[in-house]
Amino acid sequence: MASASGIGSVQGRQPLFSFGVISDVQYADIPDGRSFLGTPRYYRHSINVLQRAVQNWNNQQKLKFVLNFGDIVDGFCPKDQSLSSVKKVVGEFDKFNGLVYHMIGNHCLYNLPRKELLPLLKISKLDGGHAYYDFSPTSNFRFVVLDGYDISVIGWPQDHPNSMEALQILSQRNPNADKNSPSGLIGLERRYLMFNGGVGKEQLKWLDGVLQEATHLKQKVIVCSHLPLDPGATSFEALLWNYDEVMNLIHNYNCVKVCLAGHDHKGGYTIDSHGIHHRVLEAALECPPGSDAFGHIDVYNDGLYLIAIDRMSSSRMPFDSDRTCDSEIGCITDPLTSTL
Ligand SMILES: Nc1ccn([C@@H]2O[C@H](COP(=O)(O)OP(=O)(O)OC[C@H](O)CO)[C@@H](O)[C@H]2O)c(=O)n1
Repeated sequence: MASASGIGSVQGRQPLFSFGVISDVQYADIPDGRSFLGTPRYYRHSINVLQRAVQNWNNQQKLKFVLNFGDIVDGFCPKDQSLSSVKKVVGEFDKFNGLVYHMIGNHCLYNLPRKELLPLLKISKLDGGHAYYDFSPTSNFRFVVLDGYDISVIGWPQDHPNSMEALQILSQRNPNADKNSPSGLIGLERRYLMFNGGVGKEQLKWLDGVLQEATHLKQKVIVCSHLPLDPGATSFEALLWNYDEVMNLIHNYNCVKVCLAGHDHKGGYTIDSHGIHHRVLEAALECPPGSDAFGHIDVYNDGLYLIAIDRMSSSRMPFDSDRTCDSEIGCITDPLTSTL
């Protein structure tokens, strides 16, 4: 099929810039195990995946930065090793010859409280420990990094207003004694779990301001978040609590083109009713020894192209496309071998 957007014919075209992506490394110096639902997890091997990712990104010599989608150390990491393990993983990221932008995830917060974690991830701001920020690698693109554990019972001191607000939400929405259990919750309600969280009012106001400014500057926006923002791209148990509120805000603008996330380890993809691509990245943690899950994204004026390795699927995400699917995940055709 001929490409209306042009991104179908990426061969021979130079991207405006490129960046590396990896998610859910969840390293711990403990034997292999399984998730709550039985999926194998390779806690020691995951740092090897990260090491191979950094080597690959450096070898390319063209990546402007790297985005880490969170959960760098697993919650099963022995607590007396939390600090050293976080430092060890950050040290591996720091071997990348460029800037690394980190996101926080639930597993990071099981290991260290925000006030210790954020400076290590270099996302420390003097504004009360929030982990949301934005940056513009070029004048026509802006990346927005959301803090999905803004309203959360993990990471804040127990008496922090955000922790108390989260506790109230969980007690209203999840009647189970174990607030990590979705048992009895129906459909989208299954997202009200302790290992998820929400975006608070202040952050929503900040996001609104960023999107207004990006619109004014004619910038295209990529929204990044540990927690997925669309039920079509993830299991309901992994969704941001107020994904709908965040997406309603985003849909007021035309500048957001792609939302990228982690957390749901199997990965996912959808395009929403407003033509925004939602791509959830496959986890490094679930790569059996010798296998990999990382990639880099080439950015064009008319779309993003995720070129992924091994267990991470590649995806083409043309902007303003009326196609309903454009990823290896759920696609009838192979986007790598077909033109769009
Ligand atoms: N049904 C469940 C699922 C999980 N738990 C417990 O919650 C904690 C976090 O779970 P975990 O699978 O480790 O979280 P991840 O962030 O790695 O993965 C995200 C989800 O897979 C999203 O779908 C842990 O202590 C589990 O045992 C639970 O009690 N009940």
